[in-house]
Amino acid sequence: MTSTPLQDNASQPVVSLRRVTRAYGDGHGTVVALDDVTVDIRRGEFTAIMGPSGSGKSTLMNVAAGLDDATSGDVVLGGATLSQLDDNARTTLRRSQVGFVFQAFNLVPTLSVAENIRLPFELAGRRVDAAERQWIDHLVRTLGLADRVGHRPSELSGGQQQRVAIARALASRPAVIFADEPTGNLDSRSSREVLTLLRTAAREYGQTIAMVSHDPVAASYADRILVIADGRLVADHGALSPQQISDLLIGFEVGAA
Ligand SMILES: Nc1ncnc2c1ncn2[C@@H]1O[C@H](COP(=O)(O)OP(=O)(O)OP(=O)(O)O)[C@@H](O)[C@H]1O
Repeated sequence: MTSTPLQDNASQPVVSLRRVTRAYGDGHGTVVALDDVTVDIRRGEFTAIMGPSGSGKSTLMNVAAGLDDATSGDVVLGGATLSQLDDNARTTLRRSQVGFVFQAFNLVPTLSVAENIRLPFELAGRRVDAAERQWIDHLVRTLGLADRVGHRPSELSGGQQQRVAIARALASRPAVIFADEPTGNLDSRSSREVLTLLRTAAREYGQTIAMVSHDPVAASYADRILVIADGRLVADHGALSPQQISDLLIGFEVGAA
């Protein structure tokens, strides 16, 4: 290969699943939550993962993030094959490479906004350097949190809490952010704000984001739409309108019923 390292890096997927199966239980009670899934999460893209309830979306996210083990197949995250790492190495890799945003915000109630945003650095056992402090200040201002940094999460609205969670996820510039129904607890205005932030993070900061969602409007903010049905990857599209996404999903809801 004659390509430069930069080109290699840019074209390399952040997360690769190769023939990944995840089965729960054994014998007659076995549930195959992921069934032979091969997919790349591409660098700098905002990818939505959709599908009917129970289709395997959260399992895909958990396996891709190294929170859960594949039963077979390989997951490569940030260049490392997860099955070859022990628990400690995997935790270290996850802390340096992955950010999470959850439906329930998952902020620490006893910490201030500023302390919550710095938490990933604390967990990784390192101090925030000058460049990171500037980046965090920029995020806090851009996300409209500047006058809230000393507040506790309970003193914020749901939309503000989710913005803190997004700032926390972006703060360490992880290779990928996994967002699981990040607008599930928000009203439509706060949802739009959060989705716009995620899209901006991908477009302006090159942040790779994979978002699990049921909501066609939420998924319409993404660059790419993956659909999982019955544990299988059944569709892989570029950006679509909410109506196009609804039409796409109806076919699989009927198929899954
Ligand atoms: N720990 C587990 N033990 C047993 N079965 C599980 C476990 N986790 C998930 N499953 C099963 O695997 C399948 C996929 O579940 P998963 O949570 O990934 O679906 P989902 O698409 O995220 O669903 P939803 O949209 O309802 O959150 C389901 O049948 C579920 O019951």
